[in-house]
Formats: sequence, C-alpha cells, structure tokens
Amino acid sequence: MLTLALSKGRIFEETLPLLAAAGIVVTEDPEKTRKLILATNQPDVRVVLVRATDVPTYVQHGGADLGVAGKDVLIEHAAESDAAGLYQPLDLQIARCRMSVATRADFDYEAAVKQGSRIRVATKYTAVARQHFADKGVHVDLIKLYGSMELAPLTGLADAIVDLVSTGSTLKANKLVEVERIMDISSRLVVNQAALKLKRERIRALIAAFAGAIPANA
Ligand SMILES: Nc1ncnc2c1ncn2[C@@H]1O[C@H](COP(=O)(O)OP(=O)(O)OP(=O)(O)O)[C@@H](O)[C@H]1O
Ligand SMILES: O=P(O)(O)OC[C@H]1O[C@H](OP(=O)(O)OP(=O)(O)O)[C@H](O)[C@@H]1O
Repeated sequence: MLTLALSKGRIFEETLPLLAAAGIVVTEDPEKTRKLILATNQPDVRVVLVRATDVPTYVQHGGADLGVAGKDVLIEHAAESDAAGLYQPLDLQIARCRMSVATRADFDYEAAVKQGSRIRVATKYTAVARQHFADKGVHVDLIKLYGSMELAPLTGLADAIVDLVSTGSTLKANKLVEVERIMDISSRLVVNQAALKLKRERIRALIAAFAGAIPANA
C-alpha cells in the first residue's frame, strides 16, 4: 500500500492532475465526505487528508509514504523539529504564491528600517520572518499568530505582518500594502526516506510521472 498525505483545498485540487498523470484517480470528493482516508482507482494507493501543516509530520514519521506541502510549511517544520527522514525530490510548482511583508499604508516601513526602529511583526511564519529580519539586521518583536494576520496592523497589535500573497486581494480588502517580497513559494513532493528504500520502484515511478506533469511555464 502506498499512502499519500494531502491537505484539502488548493493542494488537493492542484495535485489531482499530477496524480492523473500517474494513472491515479481519487474516487471520493473530500468536500463531500467526512472520511479522512480516500480510496483511489488503484487498490494499492490511498490518500489521507491532513492539515497542511501536518503533512511533513505524517511523512517524516511514516504515517504516510509521500505528501505534498508548501515551502512555507516545510521551512517552519524544519525549524521546529529536525526534518531527518524527509526527502524532497520535486518542486511541483503548484499552489504558487509569495511570502511578503505588509503594513498599513500609513506606516513608513522604509523609514522604520533605516532608523533602526524595533518593529512589531505578527506572523504564522516565525522561522521565515526571524531569518529575513536577521539577514537585514532589523530588530523585530515577533508575535505568533495562527491566522487572520491581516487584522494585526489594523488593530494595533503589530506594525507589520509576514504572510502569503497571491493575487493581493486579501491585502487590498484590508487596506494593507505589500512592502517587501521575501521569497517565492510553491509546493513540494515530500517522501519518507525509509519508504523510498522499501517501495523504491513504486515511488520512483510516481516521482517520474509527477515530474513529467509539472505545469509548463511554471
Ligand atoms: N493564496 C494562495 N495562493 C496560492 N497558494 C497558497 C495561497 N495560500 C497558501 N498557499 C499555499 O498552499 C498551502 C496550503 O494552504 P492552505 O490554505 O490549504 O493551508 P493553511 O490554511 O495555510 O494551513 P493549515 O490549515 O495547516 O493552517 C500553503 O502552505 C501555501 O504553500
Ligand atoms: O493574495 P491573495 O490571493 O488574497 O491570497 C492571500 C491569502 O491566502 C492565504 O490565506 P488562505 O489560505 O485563507 O486563502 P484562501 O482564502 O484562498 O484559502 C494567505 O494567508 C492570505 O490571507
């Protein structure tokens, strides 16, 4: 049995065409079932549905053989626990966005950085944020949040946020501006290293099929 860990929503949706290229069709719709283990058209392949942030943990500890996780999630996971046993063979170029710094329009970020002021930064991505501001030599107080980061500058909780941006419409709707791009983000295939040894042929074939189906112009 080959077990693939996916999160519901964009990762699941955008992985479907890659699975199809490997001849795998998930036979149930995660939006219409409460089941957490989904069958496929191949009796020896199944999909387990987990939180996006839990994908690396499932794969690393063998709860799944493979999974798909964003670069954001993988960086934060590696900072929290050692990522030994987690192999990242492919950038799938799906769920693409960027990690950016955003502030209220009336906050002069450049001036704050230049003056060496201490900046209060709210984010779910503390490892990325810590590294980014350390590289710039900017002093920050990091405030860990688990969601709705856009609210932090609007309520006075923070001067800035570090969050994912795609179309920019979430920032716009909350009257925030992107003041700095930190890195491009996309999702990667992650593989349990022990599974790679034990199920080598099956996993190699899947990696090859996925590699051949990565969106062009990505
Ligand atoms: N607006 C977006 N556009 C494109 N990709 C995105 C966007 N937001 C997030 N992503 C990518 O998709 C991945 C999954 O996002 P999703 O919203 O499904 O989970 P999440 O809510 O961030 O995670 P969790 O449920 O564990 O808190 C993220 O880790 C990121 O790499
Ligand atoms: O620039 P945008 O296209 O507005 O996307 C950015 C938003 O997407 C992510 O949230 P979330 O995963 O909640 O987005 P979703 O509502 O699309 O699922 C992220 O945390 C931003 O809030």
